[in-house]
Amino acid sequence: MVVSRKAFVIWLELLLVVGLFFSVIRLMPDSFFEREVENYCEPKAEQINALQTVKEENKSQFKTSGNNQFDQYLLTFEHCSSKDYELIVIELLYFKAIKFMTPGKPGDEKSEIDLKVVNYPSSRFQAYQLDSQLDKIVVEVRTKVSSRISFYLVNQAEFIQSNHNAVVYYAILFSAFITIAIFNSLIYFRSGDSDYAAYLPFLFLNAIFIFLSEGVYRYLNWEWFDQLGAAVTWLIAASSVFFANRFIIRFTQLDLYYPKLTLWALKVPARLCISFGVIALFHINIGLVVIQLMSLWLSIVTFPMLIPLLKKQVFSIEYVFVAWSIILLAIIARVSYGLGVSELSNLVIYGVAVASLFESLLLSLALGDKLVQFKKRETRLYERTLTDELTQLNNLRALKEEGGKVFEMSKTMNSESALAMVDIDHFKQVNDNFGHLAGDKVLQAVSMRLKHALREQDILGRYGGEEYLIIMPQTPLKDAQKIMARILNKINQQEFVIEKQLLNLTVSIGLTAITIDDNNIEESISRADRALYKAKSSGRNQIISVEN
Ligand SMILES: Nc1nc2c(ncn2[C@@H]2O[C@H](COP(=O)(O)OP(=O)(O)OP(=O)(O)O)[C@@H](O)[C@H]2O)c(=O)[nH]1
Repeated sequence: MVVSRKAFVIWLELLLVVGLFFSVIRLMPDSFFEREVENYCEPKAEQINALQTVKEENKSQFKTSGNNQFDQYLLTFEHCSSKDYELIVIELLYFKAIKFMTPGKPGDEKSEIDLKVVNYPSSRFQAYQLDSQLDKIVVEVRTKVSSRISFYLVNQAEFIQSNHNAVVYYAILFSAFITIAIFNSLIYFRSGDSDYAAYLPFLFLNAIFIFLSEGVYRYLNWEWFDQLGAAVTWLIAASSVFFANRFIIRFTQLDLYYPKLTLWALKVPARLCISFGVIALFHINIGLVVIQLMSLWLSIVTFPMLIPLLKKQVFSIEYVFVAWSIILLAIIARVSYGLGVSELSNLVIYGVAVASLFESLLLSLALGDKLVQFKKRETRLYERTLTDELTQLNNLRALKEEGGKVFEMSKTMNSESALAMVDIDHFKQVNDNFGHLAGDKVLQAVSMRLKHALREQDILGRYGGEEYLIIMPQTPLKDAQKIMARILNKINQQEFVIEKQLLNLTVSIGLTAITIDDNNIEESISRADRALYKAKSSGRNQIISVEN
């Protein structure tokens, strides 16, 4: 199978970014509980229902029922007798409500115990001060989404240390987010580019969503954010998904390639997603299910739609493709954990936040790359407006521009510059005898010879027809005369080979100085033109030079 260079580069980029993504995920501190905290004890745990019949025994991990149902777990600490364990930590990704109760005999009314929450700002762990008198406890948990739950007894000091590691992680993560946001905002304000206008709402909403959903605000002691509640977080999540989708469609012009599919598979679900974000403010359960389903749908469906575009070489699409792959990976990991298909891992815990950062970075790269490509195209177009198509020399517009600059420079520096008009003698005969195409080739061949006879700083251009203009900055007329003599020889001493035929050509040259008495470059040009006319009328193949 032959792999094209472009495909190879895309796969290489994908491999590199995925590799980098997993390296960052592996490096994360305070992640998989067992790895970070060395001294811990897993209590004996049993899942019990309201009637207190044992359902599952002696497991360290359970799956919550979700749907706001109450799950109860009986924990026994007898074998964790060490005094080192001051905290009970419950690891659960989607928290809702937790209660502690005394275990009673079957049929007894359980009484609630008030365990003090340790102000441990994580959305993944909840830590409580343990009463040393207790050796058994019932934990009641209510979650919206079915998810893994584990219990540990730990040493407080060690636990707090792992908390500090998490602070470092969030500080780095959000510094990166803020840098990307400022950088892209600045580019937008300077360029006014509509792609950036579509990208920025997603960038900001996504960062705010991570800030809220990961509980980052707790590290800043902004506890009042808690009062915003899950509903606002989900509205922001829905808006972020909506704007991400809108940006991708605009940037990749998906609707140009698949108008109907884009409308029904992407635009409608995205609108549904943001509408249910608003509904979530009133009915969180309904909102939450639809938002999650729609965001999963959008991430999955966008993916195969992008692949054919990669082949069509749409602008910077590979960065979008790689960004999407990473975010899809993280979403699948989180959802599969939530559904109980996979174990809790760094990928589940950090995947979405780190992937969001990678996504923001890659999309910024995609936007920057598109700008650079537009800039290159613009430069190419601009250069074309200044170039003569046949000879690839400066055209009349470029000559006037460059001539104007030399004229100004000569005036300011009070220095001498020179200007010459070169015209091929009896060029009409070339056309008449050999044809117009041969005439074109002669014009190209003469251009080459003129170019080689001139110095680096001289400006050569086609003034029109078979007439060339040469501007020689900072060159006294005497030196210019020598250069023109060289040109005359270069043309008339060596034959031209045009379509296998030998051709003798001569040129006439009108030369003048660009003087401070001139009002503009046009005056110098018309003086050179008059000198050229004189050279023609005095027999051609010669240089006529006029001072002013
Ligand atoms: N092949 C070709 N011919 C061109 C081009 N531009 C102008 N010409 C021809 O150049 C010729 C210029 O002819 P004239 O102005 O009579 O000048 P000449 O024959 O060179 O005679 P003198 O300048 O008096 O020596 C005309 O026949 C134009 O058609 C071009 O781009 N390609």
